[in-house]
Amino acid sequence: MAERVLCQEMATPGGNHYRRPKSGTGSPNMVYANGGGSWRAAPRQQQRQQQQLQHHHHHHQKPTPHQSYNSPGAGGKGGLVRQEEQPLPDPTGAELLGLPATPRTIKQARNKSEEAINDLLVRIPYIGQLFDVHSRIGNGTFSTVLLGTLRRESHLPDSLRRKFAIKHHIPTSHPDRIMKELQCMTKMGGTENVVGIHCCLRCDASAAFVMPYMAHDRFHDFYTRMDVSEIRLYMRNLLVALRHVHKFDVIHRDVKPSNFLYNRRRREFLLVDFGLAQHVNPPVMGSSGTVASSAAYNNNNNSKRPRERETTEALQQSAPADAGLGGAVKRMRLHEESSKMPLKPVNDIAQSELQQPAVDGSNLGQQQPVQQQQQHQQAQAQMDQAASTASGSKYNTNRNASGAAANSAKCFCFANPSVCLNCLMKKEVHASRAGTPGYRPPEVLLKYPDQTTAVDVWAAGVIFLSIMSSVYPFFKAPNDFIALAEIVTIFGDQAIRKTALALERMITLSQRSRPLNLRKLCLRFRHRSVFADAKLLKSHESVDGKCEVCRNCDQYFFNCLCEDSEYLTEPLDAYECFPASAYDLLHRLLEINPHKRITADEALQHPFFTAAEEAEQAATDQDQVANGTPRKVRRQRYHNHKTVPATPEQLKQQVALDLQQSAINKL
Ligand SMILES: Nc1ncnc2c1ncn2[C@@H]1O[C@H](COP(=O)(O)OP(=O)(O)OP(=O)(O)O)[C@@H](O)[C@H]1O
Repeated sequence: MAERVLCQEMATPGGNHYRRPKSGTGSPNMVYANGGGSWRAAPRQQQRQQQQLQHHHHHHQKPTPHQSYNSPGAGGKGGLVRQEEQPLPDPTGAELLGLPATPRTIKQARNKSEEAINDLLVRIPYIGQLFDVHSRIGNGTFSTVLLGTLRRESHLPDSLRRKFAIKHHIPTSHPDRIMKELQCMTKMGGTENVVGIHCCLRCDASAAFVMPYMAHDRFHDFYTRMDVSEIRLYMRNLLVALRHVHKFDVIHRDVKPSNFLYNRRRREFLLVDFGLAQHVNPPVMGSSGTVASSAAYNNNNNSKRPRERETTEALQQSAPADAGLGGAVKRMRLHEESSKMPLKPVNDIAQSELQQPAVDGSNLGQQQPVQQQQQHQQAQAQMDQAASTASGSKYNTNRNASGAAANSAKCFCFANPSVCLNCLMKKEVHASRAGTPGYRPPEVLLKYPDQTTAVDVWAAGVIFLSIMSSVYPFFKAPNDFIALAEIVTIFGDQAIRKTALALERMITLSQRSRPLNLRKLCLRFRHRSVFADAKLLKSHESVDGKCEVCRNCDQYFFNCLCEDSEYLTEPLDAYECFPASAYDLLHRLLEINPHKRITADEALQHPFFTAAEEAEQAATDQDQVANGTPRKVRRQRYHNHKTVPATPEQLKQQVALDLQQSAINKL
């Protein structure tokens, strides 16, 4: 069963939520909570962003000498590290209400930074002999990243001292994991926007990577501010990094804004964090001598990390007292918890299958509480997985001979309270789900085992979608099933069904849902203050104060987002700010079927990039010949031309022409 999760409310910039429809019955399976949270949350994030910006400006105006080195954390802001580079703690309620940060907040951040520095220097004392460690610059699930400068350069002025990002791995990180990350960086890093490594220092169970430091801006601070040419630059550089990584048959697996650093002023980019990286199609263990080399890339523990991440969050909420211990206790508990967590016995799933009145979801027409629906959906999805394993070799892609023999054996599970012997002999399907929620592609959510570099391309598409729609994070589901439901809501059930079939996975959806139009979605969300305006609603209300709602997208009819809308909707053309090729690229990056998804290399040849390059080139050529209109003005004209509003038909035609033109140019 796929729950419909597109948010029904769109918030106004002032933070007032768009009013729920007064009339028109939404889908009975509609989920208002969580599923649409990310979309709804955007204005609050903007508000928060403004707060932080004010905060930044405040500090910009009052830099104190040496503060950047000596006052780490939110308060430390001097010439060396810009405020954006020192992530502030999440704003408090007071900050959200527009009140200045209390000294306690700054003190807390400083304490955390100091704790992180001490922890590093105690665990790896040699670091202290080589480096001055100034502040904490990043904090991830498996590491703390600190800013360091060489001691032997301490006599130099700040501006001449080289800066390093020192990534201190948590001591409980598996050595294989650290080794794998290290190998990725040494083999691929240092070029094409991919982070390199200077050295790795280890002392007992602790390890730290010393990497070149790159000052960067926070995604929150720029994703709504970029114009088309900057978006193009950003996406191009992201794809350049991915193309490079993918050349090595490596999937990064954790592509997200916080792992793709961007320095706006210097126009520099850096892809970091290979902690989840994985080699595509690792050879079967024990079959050849190549195993050892590729095993270094192959993260066997991959599937643990996201679960651990979720557990971390839960622990952070449940045990705030641990916060003062620098996370060490928390992390240890984390490992205890995860090792104790039992797997759900397949019998339970079979039981729950028996308890379901109808497997095809035909009984789900009546209204159910949201939570019940979610549980039902999860149970059904689990059932589907059990069924997929039980129903034979089709869904089991294990490749060894005995596995194959077991896979072809007949299954006797049906209507029995236990799993049959043949199924017990089958090998489990291992499909990694490593990655950050919100960036997992359909193939990961469908638990497809043969994942490829297309995983990263989807994540790049999600970033592009966030930028184009001004909604970050775009997807924010509490679990993989809701995540899949979010994708179904946007791309329609047919696309997912087809892909599931192509990937030999089974998915059961209780209802149909038509795809939404990505252009409408981006422009509507981008200009939400306009389309969520109460006056606009008023103008469309009937005399009795009611307004029809589209049953597919659950938006008021005049804001319908459906690809094939039957309503006369508010015109969007006046708000168009992207060329047609941008939407086309977005579609290709977010292709549901991983086998059809564009590659990073192909994406770089897309007209969204090439047409602009050609136009630039043409402008340069003309500059050399003519001395009439200045180049800047002409470039502006080009951009204006590219943003002329067009109908969907025109958009398609334009993309086709762009593609044709670039093919001709290549000849
Ligand atoms: N070379 C670098 N230069 C500057 N900042 C960096 C660098 N590498 C990492 N950082 C900062 O540290 C943060 C965390 O780094 P990284 O993603 O490698 O750690 P992690 O523990 O794997 O994090 P996560 O679990 O969030 O993925 C980054 O988001 C970035 O802000």
